Amino acid sequence: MAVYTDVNEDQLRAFLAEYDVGTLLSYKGIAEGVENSNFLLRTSGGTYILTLYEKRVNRDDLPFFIGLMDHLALKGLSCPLPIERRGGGHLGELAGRPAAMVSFLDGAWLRKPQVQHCREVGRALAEMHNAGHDFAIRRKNGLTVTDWRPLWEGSRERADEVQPGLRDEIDEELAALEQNWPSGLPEGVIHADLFPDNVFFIEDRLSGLIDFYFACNDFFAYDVAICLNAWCFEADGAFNHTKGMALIDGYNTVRPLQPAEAGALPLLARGAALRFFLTRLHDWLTTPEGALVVKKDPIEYLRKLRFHRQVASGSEYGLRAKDLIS
Ligand SMILES: Nc1ncnc2c1ncn2[C@@H]1O[C@H](COP(=O)(O)OP(=O)(O)OP(=O)(O)O)[C@@H](O)[C@H]1O
Ligand SMILES: N[C@@H](CCO)C(=O)O
Repeated sequence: MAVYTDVNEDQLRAFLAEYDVGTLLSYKGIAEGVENSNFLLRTSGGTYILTLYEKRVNRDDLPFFIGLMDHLALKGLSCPLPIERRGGGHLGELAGRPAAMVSFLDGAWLRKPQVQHCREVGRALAEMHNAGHDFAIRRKNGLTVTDWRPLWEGSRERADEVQPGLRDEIDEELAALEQNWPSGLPEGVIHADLFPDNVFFIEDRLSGLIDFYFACNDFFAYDVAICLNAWCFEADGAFNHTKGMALIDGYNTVRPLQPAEAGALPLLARGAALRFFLTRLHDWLTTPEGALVVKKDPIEYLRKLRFHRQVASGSEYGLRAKDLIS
């Protein structure tokens, strides 16, 4: 569920009066998502998504997130366009929370993405990387290698409750990643959470990207690694090489990966798996039983991490020899 803050009709009408979107026809809470409260609004001017930013989103980051969607949409990327207020700016306040409205995107996310969808995601990711190059605001990645240890410290003592031996395994893994994390790779604005539920398709055509609330400045190839994890494993835990190759080929058609990026992929994929393992583990251990939020399985990401640890070369992800040679 993701309606933490209720909104009544009077509050909403007063909020909408600040925008040039016509009058309210209907609104309803959206159950999907876990971070913020989202509503689907219909007005005489169109259909919109209203987001009330909840506690986990830092208010100081909102100009980056909203400015980025605006920047990318104006560059032609299919993503939500923030709606401007009559007096300028995009951010308002509703029911005591910072709030913004964005355009509604048609399409639906895929429960079982296939090879051609992975290719489309690779292409769209590279288009986003290119479109973000002249975005003026910067945001540090709050979940990069230096942030993993404090996150781990919060769960470490209870880790063996989730799986015996986990504490030692992650201690070792984290130390290895801290020591070997790459530097100097090409960087820019990345999405950092481009999972299937954040990519819409209409039939087999990608129709849009949503949820830019983890976006930040980091290595482009780290974003590719996040997508390999999120899109290219099968339900039984096996990595699908054909999907990996399609995702990378799709990416390369727009922004060819440099050999140094290709070479770093196994390590970046391990790090990306650890990052989602750690946030899921934290939520797993701290979300009260009976909360309406669906807890995501950390062990899924532990398995991915173990897979990447034994990868000897990027060719196992579908990288071709020419991508790996400098
Ligand atoms: N612009 C949009 N157009 C259409 N539907 C949208 C749009 N933005 C959000 N949604 C819908 O709202 C849901 C939640 O949005 P979103 O993923 O941004 O929320 P969140 O609380 O930030 O979630 P998450 O837990 O994924 O970070 C989406 O799954 C989608 O159904
Ligand atoms: N995509 C994240 C959830 C929040 O964005 C995960 O699957 O762990």
